[in-house]
Order: sequence, then structure tokens, then C-alpha cells
Amino acid sequence: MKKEKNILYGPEPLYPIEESTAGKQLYDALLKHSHLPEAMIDAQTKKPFSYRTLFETTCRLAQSLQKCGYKQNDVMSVCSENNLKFFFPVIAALYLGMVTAPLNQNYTPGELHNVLNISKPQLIFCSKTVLPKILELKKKYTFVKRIIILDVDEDMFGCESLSNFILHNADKDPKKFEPVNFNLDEQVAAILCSSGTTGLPKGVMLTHKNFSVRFAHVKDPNPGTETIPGVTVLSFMPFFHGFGFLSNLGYLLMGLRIIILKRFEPELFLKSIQDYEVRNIISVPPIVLFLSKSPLVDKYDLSSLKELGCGAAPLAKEVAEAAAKRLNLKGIRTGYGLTEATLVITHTLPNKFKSGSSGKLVSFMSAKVVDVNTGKSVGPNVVGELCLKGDMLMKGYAGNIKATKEAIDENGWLHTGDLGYYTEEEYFYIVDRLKELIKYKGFQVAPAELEEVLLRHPCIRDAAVVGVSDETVGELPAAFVVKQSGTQITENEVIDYIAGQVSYTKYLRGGVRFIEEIPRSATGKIQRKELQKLILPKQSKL
Ligand SMILES: Nc1ncnc2c1ncn2[C@@H]1O[C@H](COS(=O)(=O)NC(=O)c2csc(-c3nc4ccc(O)cc4s3)n2)[C@@H](O)[C@H]1O
Repeated sequence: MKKEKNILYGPEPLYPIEESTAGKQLYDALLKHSHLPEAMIDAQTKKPFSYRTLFETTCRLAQSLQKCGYKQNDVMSVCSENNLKFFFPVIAALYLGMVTAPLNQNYTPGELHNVLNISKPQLIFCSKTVLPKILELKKKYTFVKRIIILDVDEDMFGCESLSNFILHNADKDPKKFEPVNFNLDEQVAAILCSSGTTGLPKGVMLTHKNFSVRFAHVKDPNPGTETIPGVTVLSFMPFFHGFGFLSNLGYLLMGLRIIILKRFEPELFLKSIQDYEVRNIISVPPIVLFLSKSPLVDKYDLSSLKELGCGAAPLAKEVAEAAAKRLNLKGIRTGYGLTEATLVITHTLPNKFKSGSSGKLVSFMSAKVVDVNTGKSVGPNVVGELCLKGDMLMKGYAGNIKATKEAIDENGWLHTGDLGYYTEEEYFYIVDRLKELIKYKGFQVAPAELEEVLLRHPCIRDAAVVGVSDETVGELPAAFVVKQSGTQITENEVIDYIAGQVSYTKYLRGGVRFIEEIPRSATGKIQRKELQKLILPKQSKL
């Protein structure tokens, strides 16, 4: 293939992109793994289910959905906390070419209004916990015709339980079911919420082709994680988000034993690693920070952990190094991903750690960095906007052609809105989100850079930096600081500390505010808009 200047290409793949649907690939994998006794175990209830149960139940659920008239392109939603049954309807839908639009169970009615009007599901699978909220929604959104409850045996409030829906509709023999065939490139598999860090979340349409590329990565130890069936991983990222959604489908494809947590609970997290001898975890920066600093870690034997991945937000290199040292790991496998490009796009290769880097490009993808002013591609070690191209790019934003065209240009390049650079060796470094840069007198100040410096201070447990608008200079960098327990540090000490570490344009002229917790999204992203609401105008400190 002719290689263009300043364009980077992923490595030769170890496995090709399968030309079968994601549903067919999962069907074959679950059948192949059906001898494995444990597919998923709920860490709280200790309840497991086997690959045979998963295979047979998803086939019978697909038969039931067909019997009730559901077909290709019909949209269904799953709204639940992380739940053993979450992926049953997801996999059945993939068999049939139905579209899954997972819903964040914590969304407020206003947030649900936005996402429901994007995907318009006619069927919602929900947990008992969120059933009251979904029943309310059904009254308002008349396109929702049926609710099925995932995790109860008996029907409730006129809604069938999953087990009864299958009992009343499925064929007795699951082996009579065969996944439907359809065009991979065209068929939407899922509509996932974008990061929403700038504006309302949008509905990212990912196709069976996108999933198939990810599945090719999963089989390869370099971009993937574990490839040996039966190996134990821990899964606590939210299943409704691309990160948790696709990571778990990849785990199931490989026949792994998946220990699930409803949410991150420090003691249960650590106890589960110890008791189930977890080998691999993919996490986010707040969890790596916890592992690097919390005294709780010393109470548990975490020696089974051989790999810790981290992504979805910037990870300070000192935090990564401290966590790796404490866990006796050679390094943290950092990755950079975005929902608009299915999952992880650059990834640290096993045992090839580059401090501060998010690793190298995955197969089947191309990347370039463009000058934010001219749009022209730049060479190594020059910061610009990261652009991506290839088979992992979303089909588009559901119902939003304008936003799609703004994101993906006429040459098929996705403009990520992320600032970064790559080295001669093609290692990528993510600087920050373009739209989150603080502009002080026209100088760009990356919040992630100051946050990294703040996290190096022994009295600081967590930190976030935002811009405070100022009519004369544009914006002033301001810090929110969570003190390390049992330590004292004053606002002026923080300001002086930063002033001793960075150039003058990056000084904390917007001041320092001490806070109990940094607000973060489900994937560990700092909710900067929430912090900005807390800022009352202060006199400039310098
Ligand atoms: N490594 C990183 N460093 C700094 N910023 C990072 C980042 N990854 C995502 N981001 C930010 O999140 C934005 C995207 O947000 S998003 O749409 O919610 N999607 C995500 O954040 C997202 C979707 S999948 C995914 C990852 N999957 C992984 C699997 C294994 C592993 O080791 C690492 C990762 S990261 N991240 C990006 O545009 C960028 O701004």
C-alpha cells in the first residue's frame, strides 16, 4: 500500500477482520466455550453462569424475539446497573441484526429525554432496580411498547421477566436457532452515547464491521488483553458505556472468566482480585490513582494481577509508575480510545512501556496529527489535533448528519478534538481535549499538564484544573484540590508549588479551591463544567 507522508498506519494484523456478523462470531465462540463452567460471576452475590447457559439462553431469547415479530434494525435498550443478565439481550440482538441502545441507569429524566429521542427503542430490558424509572418513561414515550425485567423470576407491574418471556415464546431446542446474516458495513449493532464532555451526548452508531475489527484485535495479545480461555478478568466499567460494553463482548468472545462489580467499591474490588485470582483489569485513572496511594491495598494479596490497563482519560506518568511499582508490574498498559472509533485506538504493547505515552496505533487504522490552524498534517513531535481513519470509525451520529459531517471530513478522517503528538518511534502522547484548553493571554494551558504536576505533591490526593473567565486575559487557570488524608496544605502553598514547576503562563492565577471529591464521569473523566459552576469570581492571585 502506498504510504503518505505524515500519515501513520497500524501494524500488520495477526488476525484478519472476520467477514461474518458480530452475532455469528459470538454464537460460534459461545458454542466453542460451552464446556467452560464460569462465564460471569457477580462479585457481590457470588452468583455465576456458564458459557452453556449463556449460549442456550441467548439463542432461546433470539427465538422469542423473532416469535414476537422483532427483526433486523428494530431498536431495543438495556437500562441496568452492571448485571449478570445485561449481555443476554445484547447478544441475542446481535444474532438478529437488532440495534442495542444501552441507557445510563443514572441518567436524569432530562438526560434520558435526549438519548431516548435519538434511539427511540420499542423494547427496553431493565433491572428491577430501575423498573420504576422505566415504567414512568413508558407513559411519556409511546414508542416504548414492551418492558422486560432482566433479574427477577416472576413478572412485575405487568412486565414480563426475562425467564418468562423466553418460557412463553422460545422453541424448546436452542440448537434450532441460527443467527441471521446481513451486511456488516451497513448494519448498526449499537447506538452508544458519546463522551458528552462538550455539549449533550450524541448517539454514536457502531456497525457489525466496527465490532468485527475489535474482535480481530481481541484475539491478538498486542492490542488485546487476555487470549487464553478461562483466564480471570475483573470488569467494573459501566456496561452502558462503549468502554465496558465492548470490553465485555471481547472477554466473552475469548471465553474468559469475568468477575463483575456493579460499581467500583474499594474493598470489594481488592477482595475480588485476591479471592478470584484476577489476572487482568482494564481501568481508568482514578482507579490507578487509588491503587498507587490507598493504604487499603496493603491489606490484600494482589499478586495474581499480571496486567493493568488504563484509558479513557489522562493518566499522570508518576501515578502510573507508582501503581506499577506497588503492584510489581513492569508498567501500566495505557490506551487511548473514543466511542466514535469503537474502542481503543492506541495501546501500549505488552512489556513495551513508554512513560506518559498512550502507546501505538492498532491494526486496520491510520492516524495523522494536523496543525490546529492550517489543518495540514505535521510530522513527529509536533502537537496538533489527532485524526483517525479506518474500519473502526463509527457509521455516524444517529439522526445528526450535521454533527457527523463536522466530525468526519470529506476524506473520511475523524477529527477527534484531541490534542496530541507522536514520536519518531510512532508512540502517541495525548495532551488534552482541544475544547478544554485554557487560553491565558492567547497561550494554551492544558489542564491535564497542571493536574499531573499537582498529583506529584504528597499532600494532594486528586486534582482538577479549569479556566476561570477573565475579561482582560481570557481565562485564568484555577485548581480544585483534594488533600491527602491527614495532611495540611494551604492555597498559597499550592500556588507557589505550581509556580516552581511550570512556566509563568500556567500559574494558578485563578486560585485554588479545596474540595472533598473531584466530580468524574462513569469513565473517570473530570466533569469540568460541574467544577466551573463552583467558581465564584476571585481576585487574581498574581
Ligand atoms: N488515554 C487517554 N488519555 C487522555 N484522554 C483520553 C484517553 N483515552 C480517552 N481519552 C479522552 O476520552 C475521549 C473519548 O471519550 S469517550 O467517547 O467516552 N470514549 C472513551 O473514553 C473510550 C471509549 S473506549 C476507551 C478505551 N478503551 C480502552 C481499552 C483498554 C485500554 O487499556 C484502554 C482503553 S481506553 N475509551 C477522547 O476523545 C479523549 O478526549
